[in-house]
Order: sequence, then C-alpha cells, then structure tokens
Amino acid sequence: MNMQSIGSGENLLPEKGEVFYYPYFFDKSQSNIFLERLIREINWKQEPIWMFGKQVMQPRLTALYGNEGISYGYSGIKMEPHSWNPLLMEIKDAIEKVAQTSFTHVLLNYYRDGQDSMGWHRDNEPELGLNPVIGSVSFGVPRKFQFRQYHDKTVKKEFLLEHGSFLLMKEETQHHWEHQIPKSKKVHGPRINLTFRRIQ
Ligand SMILES: O=C(O)CCC(=O)C(=O)O
Ligand SMILES: [Fe+2]
Repeated sequence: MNMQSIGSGENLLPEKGEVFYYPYFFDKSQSNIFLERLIREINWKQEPIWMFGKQVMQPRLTALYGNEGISYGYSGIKMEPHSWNPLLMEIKDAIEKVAQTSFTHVLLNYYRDGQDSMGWHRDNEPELGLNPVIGSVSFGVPRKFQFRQYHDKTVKKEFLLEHGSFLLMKEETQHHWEHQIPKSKKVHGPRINLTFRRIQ
C-alpha cells in the first residue's frame, strides 16, 4: 500500500464514500495539552468484546462519554456513557462547526503503544442511522489508518493520522469501506483517538 500525502478539502476516497482530513486542526501546543489531560481525566478501562463466539480483551483502553440515558455498543458489548466533561465539550464544539452536525456521543480509544490496535470494522450500528457522520480526532504519535472496500478487499487506501488532526467520515463510507489501525513494531509512544458519533 502506498502512503498518500494529503491536505484538507479533497475526498480521500476514490469512490463510494467521503472522507476529509484536516492535519493541523488543533495546533501543537494545544494538542500536547489535550493529550496529557485526556490521559489523566478520562475513565479508561480495558474491556472484553465478543469475537467469533469468544470473549477477548480489546487490544487498547476505551471509554464512552455522551448524552445521559442513551447506551451504545459494538461487537456484542453495550456501554453506558459517562457524562460530558468540559474537556470533551471543548473538542466537540470545535469539530461540530466543520462537521455541521451535533454529536451525541464520543468513543475514546487509548493506544498505549504500537502493540495496541483496532481490527477491520465498519461503524454501521443501526442506531447511527443510514449514512453516519463520524468525526475522528487524534492526539499523540501518528498511526497508520487503513481503508479497504467491503466487497472487494483488494481495494485499499492508507493514511497517517497525525497529532492534532481531524478526520471526517460521511455519506456511504460505512456501507462500502472498512477501516483499521494496524499494530506496528515501529511505533512506541501513546496515541488517543476520539470518534464522535450521533445516535439517532
Ligand atoms: O483510532 C482510530 O483512529 C480509529 C478508531 C475507530 O475506528 C473507531 O473508534 O471506530
Ligand atoms: Fe471505526
């Protein structure tokens, strides 16, 4: 796979979906502070999920925050959200202006090093609606973010998600493309990703 160099404004996908990338959405000093605070202030846990009929621990830490009373889950687990805090509200307010939607929940992932990862999946839970808008913010070491088409897994795209970046996935992306964060022996530092979602 070739790593593409990219800027904002153009669709990263060649067809069947829309993904936009804003590499310096938050500046470096602000991003450093966000990373430190997220590590300290979020209620991180390592939780099990169901895979091929077996319970396995997720290879990363996670947390769900959002509007009270609306639970959300994936891969056979249901999560009750913690209430929004000022730090998450600040990030949410900043990206909603660009995403042009209001998010109800944020799923946070803490990849402690290159051995933490997230496997191929689509964010297509029914409660996200037909064409979900997903706003993804990253802080910490850059990690590879890979896409492949769901019905032809040989069609692939790969990008780097940098410190302070914002990635917006919309339209039919979650129907036709899967995405993942692969493990890497070359990555040593931590990364935190926040995916903002709107539950209908
Ligand atoms: O860590 C990332 O950039 C991806 C996270 C993701 O795909 C998800 O939470 O559904
Ligand atoms: Fe995802």
